[in-house]
Amino acid sequence: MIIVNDLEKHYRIAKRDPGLRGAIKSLFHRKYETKKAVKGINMHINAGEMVGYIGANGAGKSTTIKMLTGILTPTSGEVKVNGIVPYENRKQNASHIGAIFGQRTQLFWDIPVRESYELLKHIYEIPQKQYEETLAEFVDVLHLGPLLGIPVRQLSLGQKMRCELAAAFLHRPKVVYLDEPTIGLDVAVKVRIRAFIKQMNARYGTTVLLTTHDMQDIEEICQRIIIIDDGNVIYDGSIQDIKSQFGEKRVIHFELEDSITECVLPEELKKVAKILPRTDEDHHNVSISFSNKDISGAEVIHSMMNQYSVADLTIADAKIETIVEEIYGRGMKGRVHHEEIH
Ligand SMILES: Nc1ncnc2c1ncn2[C@@H]1O[C@H](COP(=O)(O)OP(=O)(O)OP(=O)(O)O)[C@@H](O)[C@H]1O
Repeated sequence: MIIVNDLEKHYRIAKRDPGLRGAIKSLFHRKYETKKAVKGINMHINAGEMVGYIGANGAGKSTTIKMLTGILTPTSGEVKVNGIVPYENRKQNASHIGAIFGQRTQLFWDIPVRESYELLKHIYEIPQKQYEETLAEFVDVLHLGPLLGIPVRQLSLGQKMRCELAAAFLHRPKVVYLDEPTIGLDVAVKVRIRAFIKQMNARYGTTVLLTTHDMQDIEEICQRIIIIDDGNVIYDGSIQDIKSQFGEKRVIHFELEDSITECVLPEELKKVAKILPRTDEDHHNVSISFSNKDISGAEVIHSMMNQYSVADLTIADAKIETIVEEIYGRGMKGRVHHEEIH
């Protein structure tokens, strides 16, 4: 369904020296530099797959998706979606894809939601009967009933996103690109949105490429993840694989008797464990991640109890967040090749 081979995108950025002199100089002698946003990506996604496309900010995710939707022309390489080269056949490509791009809306700001859908029905030439059935289904799953008569500008973020999702899936596209569909939403809305995406995939076999920084989205929706860093794919595999490979990772959460602002690892743990970013304000909690290959949980607990007064502790398997954080970390320090991870 989606075929990407050796895909590259370089942006040409105008460069100017600082200050007024620089501004004037740049009027006459424009200097450019090249930013390689995507550096040779390969991915093959089958019809009906739901794939998480993840990476740190600036890794090149949006640039890739813009090439898949036909908004951007690649610098080099091959892209095909459902047999079509998107940037050469933008209109044809648009008829079988749906997309949500972060905060941008595809609905019409000033008119009631229902009328936006009517317009989309005409744009995509959706048969009346199919339109009515699909809309009734979406109203039910996404609880859109009370929203249909309201102009988009009056909707809350969560209400707007539910309406956007319905718009993206209304013409029963073969592929849907979702860029941060749950960002800033409360848990109940996230749950509803995830359920809707899964239902669309199950019922219509929609292929989904999901970009998100919310690992819970990934865990609940996707069977496979592709991780990119600095324009390169650094991991492509199933969630199961990544979990079993990094499965020896463990995390122990310690609750300390005292409030410790600067928590440091005992000397013997420094090389084999690390303190995860701390979030509690009163500094009573610290979580330590380590691998069973390097040290046992019992040893970690023993060392920590020697150094700190521990009130309580819980042992957990590493969450996908921790694993991905680890892979990003490696990717940033140097290229991590498939072979190293697989
Ligand atoms: N139009 C543009 N002109 C020049 N450089 C750009 C342009 N768009 C993106 N870039 C650069 O290309 C790189 C990749 O950006 P991209 O938006 O694809 O990343 P991303 O993975 O989607 O990030 P985020 O998670 O923040 O959305 C970044 O360094 C960015 O600054």
